[in-house]
Amino acid sequence: MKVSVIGTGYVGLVTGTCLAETGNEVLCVDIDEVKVEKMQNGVVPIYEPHLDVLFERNIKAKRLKFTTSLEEGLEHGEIIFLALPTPEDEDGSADLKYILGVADDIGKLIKDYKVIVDKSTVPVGTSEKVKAAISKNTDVEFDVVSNPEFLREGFAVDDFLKPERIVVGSDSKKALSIMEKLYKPYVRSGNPIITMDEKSAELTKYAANSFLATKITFMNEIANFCEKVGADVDKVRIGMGTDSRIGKRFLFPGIGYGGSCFPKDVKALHKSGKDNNYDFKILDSVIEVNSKQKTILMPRIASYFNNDLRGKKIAVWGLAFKPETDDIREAPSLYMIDEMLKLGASITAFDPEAMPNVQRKLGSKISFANDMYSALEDADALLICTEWSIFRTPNFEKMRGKMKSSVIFDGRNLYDLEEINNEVQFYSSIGR
Ligand SMILES: NC(=O)c1ccc[n+]([C@@H]2O[C@H](COP(=O)([O-])OP(=O)(O)OC[C@H]3O[C@@H](n4cnc5c(N)ncnc54)[C@H](O)[C@@H]3O)[C@@H](O)[C@H]2O)c1
Ligand SMILES: O=c1ccn([C@@H]2O[C@H](COP(=O)(O)OP(=O)(O)O[C@H]3O[C@H](CO)[C@@H](O)[C@H](O)[C@H]3O)[C@@H](O)[C@H]2O)c(=O)[nH]1
Repeated sequence: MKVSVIGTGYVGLVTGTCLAETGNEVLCVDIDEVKVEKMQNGVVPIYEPHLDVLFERNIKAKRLKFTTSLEEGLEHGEIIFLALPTPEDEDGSADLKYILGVADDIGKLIKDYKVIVDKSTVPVGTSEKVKAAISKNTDVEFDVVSNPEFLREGFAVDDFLKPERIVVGSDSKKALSIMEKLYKPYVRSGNPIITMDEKSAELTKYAANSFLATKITFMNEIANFCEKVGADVDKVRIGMGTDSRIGKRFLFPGIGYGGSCFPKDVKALHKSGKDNNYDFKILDSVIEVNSKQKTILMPRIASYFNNDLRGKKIAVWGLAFKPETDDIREAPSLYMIDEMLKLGASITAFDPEAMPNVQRKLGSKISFANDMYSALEDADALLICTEWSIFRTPNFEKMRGKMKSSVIFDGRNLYDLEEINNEVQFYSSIGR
């Protein structure tokens, strides 16, 4: 099938590449000329495991192409995916200016029937707005489909190629059957394509993300309570997670959830509630607890150094908001670095993939190391913000040899308590 994808960020590029992988002819459109030129030259602009192999293969086969022209995109695809940003607006709502701006242009450019598929995360009622924005400029027939994306960064390719479910919301039988044909190769194992109305599809996405964010937040509160009463959250986590009704996943406490989705999506659902005279009390708490959670290690670091970090060198392991990505949107590491700099610390960081993005943001405010051990050179303490696998079993002897003092503040509970206490002079983690 002929498909166009408008917006080639984490979602759009994975969508375009993975759709090409099953034989579709895909044209990706982005307004970022530098990015498009990079992609035309065969460079993947983001770090996402396994994406490079598929990207290269499909470009070679001429099934995957890139342009800055929306007009070309509209001409090429019978299915037009919108994978555009929906960032947090000042009042917490999702800013729809990218989606509605492109919808407006589509109305001016559309010449024959298209299925316009919204893959971005949007509030209930957005499909209606997209339809209105398109039809105000045209009489050509089209359908709008809500097809929220559930991929996780770091596992995006696998999540797209082997989805647990695909949600498609539309009131058009024609559009639904086109979507089912497109997605059939991805659900051969029997996982469902769940069809529903557009509004329910739009809400499914926010409900799923908010539920997962709530699960993490609940666990963060249990972790904080564990510290008050001398319990160990790791033991509690395993004790409760083995109940299949609760499940083992998304129960890991830490220094708060981040990323480009949970923070903004929870706030957007909360704001949608307000706009519709519904007070999402649970989401109020989730937002509040999460913003406190990211501050939880800071007083401990400050108090360890008597509230004065001047002349202290802090090493930071992990900058990305989670492992296996270079994405630093709403990464807890950025908050921590900012606070430590305010107290006068000098910081040397290491992250396997996210350092260029942080360097672009922070410039020379901090230093970057070539590997995890070099970051520890003369450090007074180590702060762990992201649970990259390579940090899990370090050579502690080597660490002690590099650091001025073997002090670790661990925001991700990477180490076994009994073992680590024999290895370092001070260790502080979450809820243990
Ligand atoms: N990142 C994720 O893991 C993820 C997962 C599921 C859903 N989502 C949702 O998908 C949407 C996109 O997220 P993302 O992380 O891929 O965003 P992103 O910021 O990584 O990418 C968006 C892309 O759109 C491009 N763009 C902006 N305006 C444009 C225009 N007028 N025409 C063409 N291109 C334009 C930008 O240049 C950028 O390349 C959001 O609604 C997000 O909430 C994201
Ligand atoms: O037990 C856990 C699991 C996750 N996190 C944190 O939660 C955030 C989000 O993690 P994750 O969900 O793995 O990453 P994302 O790539 O942001 O994916 C979420 O957001 C996407 C965008 O909407 C959705 O498509 C995915 O289904 C949804 O999992 C990160 O800061 C993690 O550190 C925890 O603190 N504890």
